[in-house]
Amino acid sequence: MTLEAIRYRSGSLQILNQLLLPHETVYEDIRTVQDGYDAIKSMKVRGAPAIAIVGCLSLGVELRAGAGGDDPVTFIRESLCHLTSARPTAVNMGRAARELMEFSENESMEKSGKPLRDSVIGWIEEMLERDVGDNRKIGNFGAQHILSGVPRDSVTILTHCNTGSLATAGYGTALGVVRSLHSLGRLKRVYCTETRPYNQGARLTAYEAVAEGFPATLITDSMAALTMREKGITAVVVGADRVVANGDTANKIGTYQLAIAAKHHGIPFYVAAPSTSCDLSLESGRHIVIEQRPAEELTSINGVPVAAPGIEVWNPAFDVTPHQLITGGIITELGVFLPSELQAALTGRLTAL
Ligand SMILES: CSC[C@H]1O[C@H](OP(=O)(O)O)[C@H](O)[C@@H]1O
Repeated sequence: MTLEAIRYRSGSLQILNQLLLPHETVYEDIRTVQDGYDAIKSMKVRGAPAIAIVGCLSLGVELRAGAGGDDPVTFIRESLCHLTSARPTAVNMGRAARELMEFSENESMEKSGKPLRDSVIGWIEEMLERDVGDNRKIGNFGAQHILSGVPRDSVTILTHCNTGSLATAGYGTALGVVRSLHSLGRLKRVYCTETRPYNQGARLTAYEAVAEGFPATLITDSMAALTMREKGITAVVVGADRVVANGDTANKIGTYQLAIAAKHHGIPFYVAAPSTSCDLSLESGRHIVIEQRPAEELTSINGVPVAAPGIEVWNPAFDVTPHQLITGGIITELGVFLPSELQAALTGRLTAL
């Protein structure tokens, strides 16, 4: 049973409020672009692919209600710009916005034989379907690649943050690899880090793993290196918010130190991400904008203060892992590639073996 972060049925949109998980399962209506922006900004919905999907679907829902009057193109442009500003590090929303804006400006009644609104809504729904299919390919390519190194045994995976059904359109990226390994009967265990301060691991990945019956163990972020030394980790597999041209990858804070620990222990380190999470316009990770989140997300848990009042806080939501530490490869829906092969793979000049 994959959990539904997003419910989109006959034009109505609901999101699962992930701030309340795992204790409460509450779906909230998204009727406008502003509803979508607020849900993304507050992290009621999160995960690079899910952010793009909810952002675009919120535009579709408001368009279906007639928004934009006799100038829908302006409404579409302003809405996409607003939605992209909600969270700057993940590339998916910005990419979808650029592509949808280009489509909207080039589409016309003469071309499609139907109102622009209908064409745009159709484009958004096709994006949703494509994401669903791509995620499953990521899971399968990643599982095959990891198993190719251990032909008979089951494997033990360490993962970070949440990259499953609650972060995507369904199958997941890094957790999709875990899902594929489990479905093949080859997952010995997955260790998931709690992922402070939002606790995506403890609250979301653990929730998904229990719901799906994965053999899973929750660890604190500070236990990751010891777990690599003591627990026979076969591979570390994480998601991505933005993979740039040289393979440097922005992902949830704490990913960089996992990569360093994996290198020290000789454990292959994989990034699992759809091509829509890749940004070839940036040469290296030093150009990636890192979102800074509110201090309260670190100084309190569920509204209960856990830090000394008055302490200053640094709360970057992401860090950048240099491509040299991504030793297993970058798992995409096109195949698994070394960082140095990524540009050729994404521009169609290289296909997976
Ligand atoms: C497939 S989700 C990718 C990525 O998004 C998460 O960040 P957040 O929970 O802040 O949206 C995390 O970095 C995942 O790896």
